[in-house]
Amino acid sequence: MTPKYNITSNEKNVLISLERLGKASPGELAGKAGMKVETAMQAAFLLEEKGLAEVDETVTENYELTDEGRKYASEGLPERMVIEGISGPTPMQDLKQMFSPEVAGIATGWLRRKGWANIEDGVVVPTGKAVTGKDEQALAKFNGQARTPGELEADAGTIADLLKRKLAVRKEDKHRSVSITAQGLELVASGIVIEEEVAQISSEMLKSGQWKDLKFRPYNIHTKPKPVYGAKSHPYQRLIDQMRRIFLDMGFTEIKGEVVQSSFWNFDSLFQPQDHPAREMQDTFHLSSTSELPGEYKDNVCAMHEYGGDTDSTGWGGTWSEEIACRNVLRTHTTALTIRYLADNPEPPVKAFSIDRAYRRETIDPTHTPEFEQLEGVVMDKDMSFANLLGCLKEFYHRMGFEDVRFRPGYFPYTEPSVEPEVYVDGLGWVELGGAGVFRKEVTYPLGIKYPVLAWGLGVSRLAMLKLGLKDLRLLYQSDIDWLRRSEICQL
Ligand SMILES: N[C@@H](Cc1ccccc1)C(=O)O
Repeated sequence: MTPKYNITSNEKNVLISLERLGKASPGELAGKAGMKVETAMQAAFLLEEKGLAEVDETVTENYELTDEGRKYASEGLPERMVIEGISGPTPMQDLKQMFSPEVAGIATGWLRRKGWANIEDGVVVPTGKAVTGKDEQALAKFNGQARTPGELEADAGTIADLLKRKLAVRKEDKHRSVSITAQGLELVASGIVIEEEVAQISSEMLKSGQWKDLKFRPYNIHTKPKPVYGAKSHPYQRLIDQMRRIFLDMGFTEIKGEVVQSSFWNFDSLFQPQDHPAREMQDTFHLSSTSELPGEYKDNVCAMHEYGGDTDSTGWGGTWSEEIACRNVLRTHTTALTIRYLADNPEPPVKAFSIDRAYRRETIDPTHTPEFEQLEGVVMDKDMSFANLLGCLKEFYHRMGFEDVRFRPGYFPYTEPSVEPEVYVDGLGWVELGGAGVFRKEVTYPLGIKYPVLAWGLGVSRLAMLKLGLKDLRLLYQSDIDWLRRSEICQL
């Protein structure tokens, strides 16, 4: 009788081996069939799909002692060492000296919980009831090996206690076994012949004409291939590249600059007063190094801060300190880069942007990290106006896929007027995304810039969270492998 099954030679081989072995582990099966374990198991799974074999998986739960658990298994639990080491009420202070402060600390909590002692005014008073607990019995049974709950004779509560105290860890052992089914036995009994099957045709076979006599392995289009996780850009990097592309497409030049900046470029050139709260230690990473101040601008900036220079501005008043201005900081915004670029390129037109990292002393939480990216940009030209600024930002957000954009009035020491752009996101409402404005003359005049400058500094990670649907910013930097695998390869 011709078998009605379409099976490969590997499957036949495994089936025949199984018929002889009955039930076998993957290793035994592979040995008998003379195959690699993976090949034998692949065949076994195919046989299982056809109802000719069965693959069983059993999981046994095991527990193993941790280093701490092993230590206590041989020396005794801290509470046991303490209760046996004292003969009557003992002050905590003495316990810390008799044992280590660590052992004394762990022990007292457990002595009280187990009812072996009471703590009265800092004195440990034994109750006289220190019988061997189930945890101690279980600990003694490990004997350096992985054990099942049965071997430990331990109930779920005792095991949970050992896990909670980090004295033991849970392990799972998976065992597979393969057996032949009644249908499989029937097929073997009907006599199957192992024929060589060809899975891949070679040019030799074609040239010699040998292919005509060969038996080819049927192609199974129903088997699922293993997922392939192709190499791809990090989703955050992909968005950063997209933002960069948008500004390049709009005719902007990208600028790069140092992470370490003098306070002069980070704050003073931007007309931030020297006693501005943003400069405080708790907000800014200050470095112990200093930078030389640019001779051509320093006096102008000083005059502007102190009394407004030769403009009608009053400045901030007081004395401007060179010593404060030379102190280096990790740039708190990328505006330090664009202002310096403008000072070096005062001739219009200028359209420049930077997408790079900035640093602030933030407490890490789902929406704050001390390092984050900003998308900074400036446009300087003869007749630039506030309306051009709003148009430019709107265009950028539209290209990023946000239809509704609006601007709220804002405040920055270096711009007037100032705005905070917001985009509308379904389910979240209006989300604020950074700052923008037209540079004040207090900023442009000392640097010799004669034309209006539109400027903005946008939050990149916030935008990325919205685009990637994340609730926690930290995910962008943690690169969880499952998240990376699930993320799209390219923009849809
Ligand atoms: N530097 C501002 C953003 C900004 C840049 C340029 C002009 C106005 C505002 C910030 O970090 O929040």
